[in-house]
Amino acid sequence: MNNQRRDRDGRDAKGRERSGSRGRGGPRRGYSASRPSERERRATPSRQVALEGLRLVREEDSYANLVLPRLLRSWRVSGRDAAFTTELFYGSLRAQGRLDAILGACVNRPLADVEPALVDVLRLGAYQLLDMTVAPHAATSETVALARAEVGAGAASFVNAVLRRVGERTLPEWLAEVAPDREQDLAGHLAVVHSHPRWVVRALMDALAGHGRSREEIDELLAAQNAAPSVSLVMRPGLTDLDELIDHGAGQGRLSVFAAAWPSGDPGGMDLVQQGRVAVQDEGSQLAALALALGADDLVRAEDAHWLDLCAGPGGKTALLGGLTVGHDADLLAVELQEHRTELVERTVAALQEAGCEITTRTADGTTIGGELPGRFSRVLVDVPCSGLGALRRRPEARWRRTPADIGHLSTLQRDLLRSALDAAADGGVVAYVTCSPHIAETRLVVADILKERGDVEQLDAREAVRAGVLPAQRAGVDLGEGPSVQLWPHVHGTDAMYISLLRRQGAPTVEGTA
Ligand SMILES: C[S@@+](CC[C@H](N)C(=O)[O-])C[C@H]1O[C@@H](n2cnc3c(N)ncnc32)[C@H](O)[C@@H]1O
Repeated sequence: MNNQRRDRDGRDAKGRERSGSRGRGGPRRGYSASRPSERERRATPSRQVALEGLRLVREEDSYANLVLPRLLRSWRVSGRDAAFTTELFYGSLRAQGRLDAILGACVNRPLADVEPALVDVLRLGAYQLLDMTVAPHAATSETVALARAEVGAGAASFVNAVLRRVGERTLPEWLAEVAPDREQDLAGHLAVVHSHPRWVVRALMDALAGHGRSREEIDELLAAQNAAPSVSLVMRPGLTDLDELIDHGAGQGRLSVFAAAWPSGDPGGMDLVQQGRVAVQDEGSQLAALALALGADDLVRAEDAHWLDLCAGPGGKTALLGGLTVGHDADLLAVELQEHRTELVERTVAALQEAGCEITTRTADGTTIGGELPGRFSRVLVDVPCSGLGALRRRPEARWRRTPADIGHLSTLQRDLLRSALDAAADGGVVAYVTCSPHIAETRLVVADILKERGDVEQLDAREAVRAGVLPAQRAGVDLGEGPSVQLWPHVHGTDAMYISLLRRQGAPTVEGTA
C-alpha cells in the first residue's frame, strides 16, 4: 500500500487506519483483553488514557490528534487532568526516540525485546521523571501502579526497577551519556537530543540550506518542532470578524489577516466553530491559501472567473479560497481523491455555500483534471500530499512513521499533480504549489523539474503575494527569504513549515465553454 495514502488518507472518522494495520501480525498486547472503556473506571484515569492513546497510535496506526480528544471525552477527563494527559501523551510521543535511548541504557536486554505495551508504560514513566514537573516518587509509584493494573504484578516490579535507574540522573546528565558526541556525529547527536529520526535531522538541515538559511539554525528548528503549537483560529471570510471572536475570548492573530489566537484549551465547543464560521487552522496554511486568493490579484492575466483546489480534503484552504471567490465574482471547484475526505470538505464549506459562495466539490483523481478541463481556471491551488515534515508540532507521531522511501513515492505524485494543475490553468492563470514539508525533494526540486520540462510556465515571486495575507502591522518585518518561492519555518514565523511557490502559465490553449 502507498505509505502516503495509508498515513494521510486511509483513516476512518476516529483516526484509525481503514484497512491493514501496522500492529497486525506484530506482538499483541498481552496484558488485558479489554479496552479501557470496558474496564473499571478509576478516579484519576489520566495515565490510563495516555497509555491507551499510545496503544492506539502504535497498534492501529491512529492519528494522535484525533485519538486524544475522543479518549478524553469517553473517559470524561477534563480541566487540569486533561491538560496533564495531553502533555504526557503528546510529550511521550515526541520524546519517544530520546526516551528509548535512555531506557535502552536502563534495561538489560534490547528494548526491541521488551513487550511493546510495557515499553509504552516505561516511556510514560520516564517522560514524567525527565520532562515533566511530576514529583519523582509520584511519577514512579503511579507508573508502577499503571503497570500492575494494565500488565500484571511481574511487570510492576520490572517497571519499578527500570524507573529507579532512570530517576538516578537528570535529562541533561542522561543526554550527555547516551547521545553521540556532537563534534563527531552531529546528526546522531541532534537525533537523540531533539528526538527526531536521524534521516529527518539530515533532511531538515539540507532543507534549511536549500531554502537559503543557515544549517546552524537546526537546533532552533528541531526545538520549535518539539514545542506544542499555540492554537490559531481562522475566520471564514464573510461569516465572522475579529470583534466577534474577541467577544468569545480570542485575541488577534500573529500574521494572517484572517487569524485569531485562542488562549488555551479546545475551542471546539465555541458556537462559532460549531456553526462553521470559525475553525482551527495554522497561520502558515492560511498564508498559503491567501497568497493565491488575495496576493495573486495583480498576477493573474486571465479572465478571473473559475478557481480550482486540486487536493482539497479536509477543506481548510478550500474554505478560505471559497470565501474569497465572492469579491472576485468567481466560482470554485474543490477536487479530492478520497470520498470520505470530500465529505469533510463538504462539511467545511457548508456555511459558506449557504452564504452564497459558489463552491462545488468532486471526488476525482486530481492528476486527470488537467486533461479533462484544460486551460479553464484562472487560479489553481495544488496543496499536494506530502511527508508532513513541516507539521511535526501538531503530528508528534508522524516523524516515527515516515521513511526516506516515502519521499520518493510522494515526489512522483507531487510532480503529476503539479503537471495536471498547470494543464488546468488558463493562459495567464496562476498555480500555487504548496506543501507542509520543507524537504527539498518535495519543494524546490519538484518546481525546478517542472520548469525545466515545460516551456509554458514562468515562476513568480511569491513573497509579495504571501505578504498580502500578512497583517499590515507585520508586513515590513516578516522575513520571507530570498525568493522566488517562500518557505515558512516554525522557529522563524511560528507557523508550520509551509512551502509556497507561484507559477503562471503562458501560452495555454484558450478553451471556449469548457464546463
Ligand atoms: C495536504 S492534503 C490537502 C489539505 C487541504 N488543502 C486543506 O487545507 O485542508 C492533500 C490531500 O490530497 C489528497 N490527494 C491525494 N492524492 C490525490 C489525487 N491524486 N488527487 C486529488 N487529491 C489527492 C489527499 O487525500 C489529501 O486530502
